[in-house]
Amino acid sequence: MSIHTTNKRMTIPLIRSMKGGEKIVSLTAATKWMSQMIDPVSDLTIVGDSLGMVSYGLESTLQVTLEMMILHGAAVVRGAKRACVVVDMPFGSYQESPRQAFQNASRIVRETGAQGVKIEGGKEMAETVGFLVDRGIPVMPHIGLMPQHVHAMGGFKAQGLTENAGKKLIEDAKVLCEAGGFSLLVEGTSETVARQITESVRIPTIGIGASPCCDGQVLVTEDLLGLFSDYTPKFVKQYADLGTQIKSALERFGKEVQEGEFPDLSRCFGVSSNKL
Ligand SMILES: Nc1nc(=O)c2c([nH]1)NC[C@@H]1CN(c3ccc(C(=O)N[C@@H](CCC(=O)O)C(=O)O)cc3)CN21
Ligand SMILES: CC(C)C(=O)C(=O)O
Ligand SMILES: [Mg+2]
Repeated sequence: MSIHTTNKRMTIPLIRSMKGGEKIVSLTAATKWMSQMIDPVSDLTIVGDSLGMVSYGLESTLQVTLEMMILHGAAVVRGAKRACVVVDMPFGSYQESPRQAFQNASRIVRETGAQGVKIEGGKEMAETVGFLVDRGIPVMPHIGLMPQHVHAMGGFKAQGLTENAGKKLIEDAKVLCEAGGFSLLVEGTSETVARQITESVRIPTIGIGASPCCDGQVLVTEDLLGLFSDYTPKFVKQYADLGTQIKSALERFGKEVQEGEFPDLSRCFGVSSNKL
């Protein structure tokens, strides 16, 4: 009942060892329920700060707090038996200094039980990555389209598309790998840049809108299930239309309540069995 060759519990070193081998399957989750649903398929479950937009209806990921990430992170860890779980550090919780990042990252791993954290940023975050990794916290750097830079980018726009910007991204990837990142999340860039990044680092790259050249792929789970439709990034493929199924089930419930068909006797207390 598994798409994987091993049912072994995924660890950070195991994810790292998948570089250039079997593709890494990664999905996001924000609740115990979703974490359980994706667990047989997901090697790496990411508690993404996109939950602020998907589950809370926020305008961007900037308003997501550390407390939100800890509560959702703990819920997702409770639902994960096989997947390795990493939690996004929210905006403002790590950019100030390596010490600030360690204080908040240590709360995340202690209070959720997750195995690592993910932070957005290029080589300016390399010192922070090294600081956390040296103190026992595995870090996944996130480069390219960084949603926490939405204002600087003027929207959620693909990155690294000019020759200079592409070179800078590849340089960022190398420096973050040298700093000790266990895997690199690459979002919203061209196939050329994604391929060069993947070829120039010794850690697996996980792509989202970053071509098939990466060592693994991630999507926001609600996007691929058709459970979220406020906006759809170009890179999303919808594998199911669960939103439509949910609406029709709820409509039937509503109609049956109005018509007095629900609940029937079998769902009522104090009814003698010979009446059923
Ligand atoms: N549900 C969800 N899925 C995601 O993938 C996601 C989030 N939320 N929230 C955080 C960020 C935001 N993301 C996004 C959101 C929109 C586009 C998008 O529509 N991009 C357009 C181009 C927009 C422009 O050029 O102005 C595209 O065509 O892909 C891309 C990434 C990715 N992340
Ligand atoms: C790219 C994905 C995994 C992410 O950062 C998020 O969902 O917040
Ligand atoms: Mg994120």
